[in-house]
This record gives sequence, structure tokens and C-alpha cells, in this order.
Amino acid sequence: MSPSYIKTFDKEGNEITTVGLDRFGFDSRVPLDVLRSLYLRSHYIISNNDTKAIVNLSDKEAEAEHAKLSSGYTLFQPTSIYFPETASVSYSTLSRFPPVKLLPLSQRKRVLVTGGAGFVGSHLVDRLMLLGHEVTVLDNFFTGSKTTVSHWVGHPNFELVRHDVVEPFMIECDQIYHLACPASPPHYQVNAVKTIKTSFMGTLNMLGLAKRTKARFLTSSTSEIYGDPEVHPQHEDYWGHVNPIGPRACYDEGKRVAETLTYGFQRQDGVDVRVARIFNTYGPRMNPYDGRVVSNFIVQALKGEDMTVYGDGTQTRSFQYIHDLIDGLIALMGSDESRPVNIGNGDEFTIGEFAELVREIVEKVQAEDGIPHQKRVEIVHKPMPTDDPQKRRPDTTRAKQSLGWQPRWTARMGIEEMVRYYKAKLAEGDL
Ligand SMILES: O=c1ccn([C@@H]2O[C@H](COP(=O)(O)OP(=O)(O)O[C@H]3OC[C@@H](O)[C@H](O)[C@H]3O)[C@@H](O)[C@H]2O)c(=O)[nH]1
Repeated sequence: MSPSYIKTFDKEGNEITTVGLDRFGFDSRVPLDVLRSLYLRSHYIISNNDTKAIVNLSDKEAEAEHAKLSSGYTLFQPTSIYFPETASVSYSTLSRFPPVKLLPLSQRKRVLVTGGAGFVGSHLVDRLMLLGHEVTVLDNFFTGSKTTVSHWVGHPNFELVRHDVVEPFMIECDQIYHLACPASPPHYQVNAVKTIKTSFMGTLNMLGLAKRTKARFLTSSTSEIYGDPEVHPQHEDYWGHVNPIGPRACYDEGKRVAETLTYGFQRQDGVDVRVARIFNTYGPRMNPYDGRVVSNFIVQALKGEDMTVYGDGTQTRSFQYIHDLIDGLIALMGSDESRPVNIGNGDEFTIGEFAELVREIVEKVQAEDGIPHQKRVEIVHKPMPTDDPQKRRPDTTRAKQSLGWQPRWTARMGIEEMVRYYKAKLAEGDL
């Protein structure tokens, strides 16, 4: 079956054609097709596993394939041509940028996104750009990549700056989304001192900037501030259960002190703050070697390798799709809610169950694309990492009451889209 038949339905069974919300006098909705056209490039859209057949599509055929998924937006695609004989890629710049809203100056915000070239940041940048804002991305490219936002380079509303937030940065802006920090346990543990320095000094610098410019400041906190929780599900008034000297502490405690700093600046200096506690999130543009569970499982299953469950697989997580998170972040920034808000999906899985779900979805997508069934991949067990939380599920009552926000994407729908994204990267030789 070709991707043209992909339809995405929300938890109530209604088709999802737009993402974003109409809240607080601000309509942040954009068509899903437009977003997809930014992360599923034309040669990524494939209908079989024969790499030569894919790359030999003429431009017109490739556009037609792509149009099935992102109807009407092929004009705005960069053409990246893969040459299998030499394993090289030829990139072109966009001939035209996707149309962005023409906002009156009074509504157009100057938005700074730290970590804007990361997984979450790049999806936020896509939204803010399409909505007509002026966006500056700060990134040191430690875990982020220029390719995630390269489709906006050259646009008059967009600026990309290589900068590490541990150093001060000056700019005039109206809003700051502070996302900069490695988020995957193997990445944030590889240089623990740098991680805590980023959380502390990076947040200090950005709060200083918010104080000077009177910008509204949103910091990306995490479910990890609850540690290995004794309260389930986790609501925002729970203070958490964190090992302050364990290998995860650089991140958990770093984010906790970032929250403390944020509310210090609010009380002391009147800075207008927002705190999003983000639960496990996945989606396209996650680095395939990021090391977190969703990307690991999908890439392993696609490559026919053993899927690695840590421990006995009875620990739980609740996974949210990237578009739901971005809806929540934009709604929170626009709202009057200055208390911390959990942004996450309440659908909880044991990691063992989740491995089986991912395996089943990968097999389904492969069958639809005519890939002959090979040997079923095995699920194997590896040692449990130290201090790995045993359970995690957000209580999102506050997000519902204060933001009118609830997640719409089911794990099945989100994983299926992410499988297609990685499958295409694999076919291109990019995995
Ligand atoms: O290959 C793998 C990877 C991970 N896992 C397990 O899957 C669970 C989830 O692990 P992840 O690494 O994806 O994420 P964690 O929940 O441990 O941490 C995450 O929490 C929320 C965010 O702030 C961060 O993105 C990240 O720190 C853990 O129990 C982990 O042990 C596997 O079983 N196999």
C-alpha cells in the first residue's frame, strides 16, 4: 500500500488534518500536510525496499509520490538526490519557502528558541515560522543538527546562530523558549558536568536576558524532576524522589535547579515565566542513535536486529507524539498559567509491551510497502540502567483546565509515522 493511504486519526477516531489550537486569542493551527512536507522529503517517500528503484524516480515521479502525503506542498521541497553507487547526497536549497502567515506587526513576536536545532526545537521552529513569527535559533549543535532547520535558512524571518547557552547572549526578543540541553540519558551522562552547567548557567543566562528584555520565558523542564516516583500518576504538586548523587542527577537535579532559578527570577524580578514539565516524547527528526527507547526500538526492528529491553521490561513509560507536545508548549506560552504544567500522554505501557507494539507496527508498515516477511526480530534483555524510574505517567488535569490541552495522537499513529520516517532514511542509506 502506498503512503497516500495513510490517514491519521485521533483518540476519538476523528481524522487529524491540522495540528495546533485556537486558544487565548491566538490561532496556532497549521495543516498537518504542510508540516509533513518539512520532515518527509520527496525521496524519502518510498513504496518498496529497492533503493535503486527509489532513487531512479524522475523528479516528476518523486514529486507525485510525495504529493500523496503532503498534497499541494511539493513546490516547497528541497531536492536531495542520493547516489547509491558513491553513497553520496546532493543537497539543493529550497526554490521557495513554504508560505508563512503575514501577521500584523502588533501580533508578530520576536521569538528566541534555545536548542532550536534539536528534535523538539526544530518542530517548534516549524510551527512558529509557519505562524508568521520572527525566529532566532540558538544551538551549539552538540546533539542538534543544522539539517533539522536548514529548510528555513535564508528566510527573512529566520536566523540560525551557533552559540552555547552557558555563555551570555544578547538579543531583543518578546518570547524565549529555553530548550537547550541534551535530553537522552546516554547523551546527558556522557559529560555530566557539562549537562548540569548547561541546565544551571544556560537557564541563568536566559533568565537574565528575559529580565532585561521583559520577554516571556518558557523553560523546558522534565518528568525526570519526579525521579523514581512514589506517587502515580505524577501531578505537579508532587515534589519528587530523586537520587542527588546518581548518574541521572546531572539532568534531574539540573532541571530541578533550573525550575528553582526560574521561580527565583519570577519572585525577585517579576520575570514572566512558564514551566513545561515534558514527559517522554518521540517523533521524526529524533537522532536514530539518540539512545532513547522509541528510536532504539524502531531502528532495531527496521534493521532486523534484536530489540533491547533493559531489565525485565516491567518498568512503565507514557509516550507522547511531538505534535501534541508543540501544541502544549505554544498554548502554555500564550496562557496565563505560571505554575509548572505537565505536558505528556497518559497512555502508559510497560517497556516489554511497548517493544511488542513497535515490532508489530514495523511489520505492518513493511507488509504494506511490499517488503517480504523476513525472520521476526527477537526481543532480548539487557541490564537495567542505575536509578531507572520504575513507573511514569503524567496527571494532565492542570493542562486540561488551564490550557484546554489534551494529547490527540495515539501511540499507534505516532509510531507508524515515525517508522515511515526512519524507513525512508534507512533506504537512503542515512541510518
Ligand atoms: O534500548 C532501550 C532504551 C531504553 N530502554 C528503557 O526504556 C525506558 C525509557 O528510556 P528512555 O531512555 O527512552 O527515557 P527515560 O524515560 O529513561 O528518560 C527520559 O525521560 C524524559 C525526558 O526528559 C528525557 O528525554 C529522558 O531523560 C527506560 O526504562 C529504559 O531503561 C530500553 O528498555 N531499551
